[in-house]
Amino acid sequence: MILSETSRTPKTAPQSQFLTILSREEALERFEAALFPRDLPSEVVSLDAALGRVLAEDVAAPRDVPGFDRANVDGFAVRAADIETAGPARPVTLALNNEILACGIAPRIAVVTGTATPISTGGVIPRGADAVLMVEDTEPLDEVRIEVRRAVAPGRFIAFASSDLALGETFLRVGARIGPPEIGMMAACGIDRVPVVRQPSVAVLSTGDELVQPGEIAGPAQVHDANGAIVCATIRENGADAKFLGAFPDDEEKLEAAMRGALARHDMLVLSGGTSKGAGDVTYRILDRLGEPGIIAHGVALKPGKPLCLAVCDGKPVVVLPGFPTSAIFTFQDMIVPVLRRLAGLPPRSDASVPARVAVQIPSELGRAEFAMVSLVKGEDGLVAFPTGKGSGAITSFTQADGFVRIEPLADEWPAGKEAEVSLFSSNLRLPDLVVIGSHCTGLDRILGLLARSGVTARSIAVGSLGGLKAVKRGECDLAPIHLLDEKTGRYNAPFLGEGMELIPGWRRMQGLAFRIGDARFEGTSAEEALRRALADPDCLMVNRNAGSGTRILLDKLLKAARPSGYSNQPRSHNAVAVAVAQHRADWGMTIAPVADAAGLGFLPVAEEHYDFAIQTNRRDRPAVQRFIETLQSEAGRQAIRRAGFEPV
Ligand SMILES: Nc1nc2c(c(=O)[nH]1)N[C@H]1C(S)=C(S)[C@@H](COP(=O)(O)OP(=O)(O)OC[C@H]3O[C@@H](n4cnc5c(N)ncnc54)[C@H](O)[C@@H]3O)O[C@H]1N2
Ligand code: MOO
Repeated sequence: MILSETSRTPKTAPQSQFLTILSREEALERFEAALFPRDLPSEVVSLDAALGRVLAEDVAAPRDVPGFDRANVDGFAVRAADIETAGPARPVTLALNNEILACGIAPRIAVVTGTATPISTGGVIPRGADAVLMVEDTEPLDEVRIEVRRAVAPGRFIAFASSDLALGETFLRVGARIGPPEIGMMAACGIDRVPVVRQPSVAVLSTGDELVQPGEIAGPAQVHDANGAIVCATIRENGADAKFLGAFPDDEEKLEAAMRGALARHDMLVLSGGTSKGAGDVTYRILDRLGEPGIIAHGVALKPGKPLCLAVCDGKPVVVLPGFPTSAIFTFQDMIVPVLRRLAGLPPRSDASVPARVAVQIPSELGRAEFAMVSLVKGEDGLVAFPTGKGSGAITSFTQADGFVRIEPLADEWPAGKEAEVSLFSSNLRLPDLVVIGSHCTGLDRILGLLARSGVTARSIAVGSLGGLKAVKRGECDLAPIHLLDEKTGRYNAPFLGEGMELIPGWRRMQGLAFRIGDARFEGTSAEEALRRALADPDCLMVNRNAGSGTRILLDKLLKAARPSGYSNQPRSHNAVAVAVAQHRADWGMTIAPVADAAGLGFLPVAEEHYDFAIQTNRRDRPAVQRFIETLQSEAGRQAIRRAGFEPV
């Protein structure tokens, strides 16, 4: 949370420590013990409103289905014995009874020996008949007689009363989630009122002075509230009703009033933010005043999710999720969803897992069970898992993951290449058609967007050019976008290809110096002159790039031995450079033209960089790769790249 002038806390303010750090299992056990067993309240809803709800009672058929013996084909109701001897050479003649049994007609005339009654599919079998003869197996002789050229077995083409559902038969059990099939069964036996578990009503609120809602403009130092939306969506997906109350500033009095109001009106309360030991973290202090027994766990040996706080206030669960979005949603899925599902009467979600080799080493904190989010791709011999982790503060760590690998508290890493059991977030894992691993570029997004419209799904994992090359070599991806300058030859990309690899030409990106428009040191001059002036001015602060990036290689070439102020500030992307300059945290940096443009910065061109795709030749014929190349080279593809600010080759 941010500290405003008025809320700035003196350095000496006491910061309370976590009460006791519990293991994940113990925290969950205590939480569940305080909540269960309990009776789940129920209500009756109309069949129309029952979709997705959970049955509160068994449902038995109030009548037989079908309610009468029914014809399964169009034809004639007959006595099988009458036509026992019928065959193509020895037809049997039957007299037609004077009624036609269309659907919905109750029969009046019995079928006696030697007769037949015309009947439609779904018609009621008349007294005396014991089989139905298909119309195709008969010939009309005249208006009142038919000739039969085929025998039928007794019972043929009859659906007997109650063969589908018998009166009194329990056909749905308590706890079943009502989907279209369940609705169909109830409708078929005439039920229109359904006893269901009352959906728990869960109030959700976010805390933090810095939060604004999606749709609102985030000012400097403000962030959009991601937790509120994702928590509400997850609640709704798990059988409960979510009511979002908004984001609250860290004001103890207002927050307490909101929490009390929420607990009076709802069955459960979920907050996020303000649970670790920052001076502004007030939520958990309020919790102990809200009802018995109060806080049950505050601090769990779990990563992400250490500051999770679980409480029960007069029978109602209250959860304070960590503020970091990936921590919030992961702990919610892992520890709160099981409880929520029990409250909603739903069975636990079925946990699916798959074995996969972990591509790169994942460092882990000792002492906490660590859940590393991974995304899965198909390797040469089985699935390969790539960590998506950009830290708990990043929402994409979670949202781009297919599942997670658990690293035990006593391990300080998951070694590269080691096989893991990946717990999946969804039971139907859908692997992408095309996997792209390497350096990211907004031009690539455009091409993948065009591909998606033509039905090819792609996954792009940003690990930098060198990481991409390694992934291509290991057969973990189809394409590696790279932009690497070979200093010896002055050539881009080709010198870095290994055995059996080739390059698909991509586009050119103009690298240059970005500065704030109006800065006289840079405005209206060349890149060389601007650089000279920047180096001559001790107050001129630069922003660098991470070692190994193509941009850094260029910068180091330009700077030679110079190490200007700001050199050690080394963010990992073009955008981070532009943002640092735009927000006055630096005065200049090197980035690509469209990024400088989008940030409203001035730009002095330095060099054109080649952005190409490394590929193993033996993957070139894969249909998805072919489609990628076609799209890249198509007129639409070239236009899209130009629109993104790049020059196709
Ligand atoms: N000195 C220590 N600092 C921290 C510790 C620690 O043990 N010692 N724990 C870290 C861990 S682990 C986590 S997780 C975070 C969680 O902190 P809080 O739960 O108190 O969350 P905040 O401080 O309110 O916010 C953290 C971060 O998340 C952003 N945030 C908050 N709410 C939302 C939201 N609804 N949507 C999007 N983003 C949100 C907030 O702006 C902050 O950037 O604490 C570490 N610190
Ligand atoms: O628990 Mo925090 O969630 O490690 O990032």
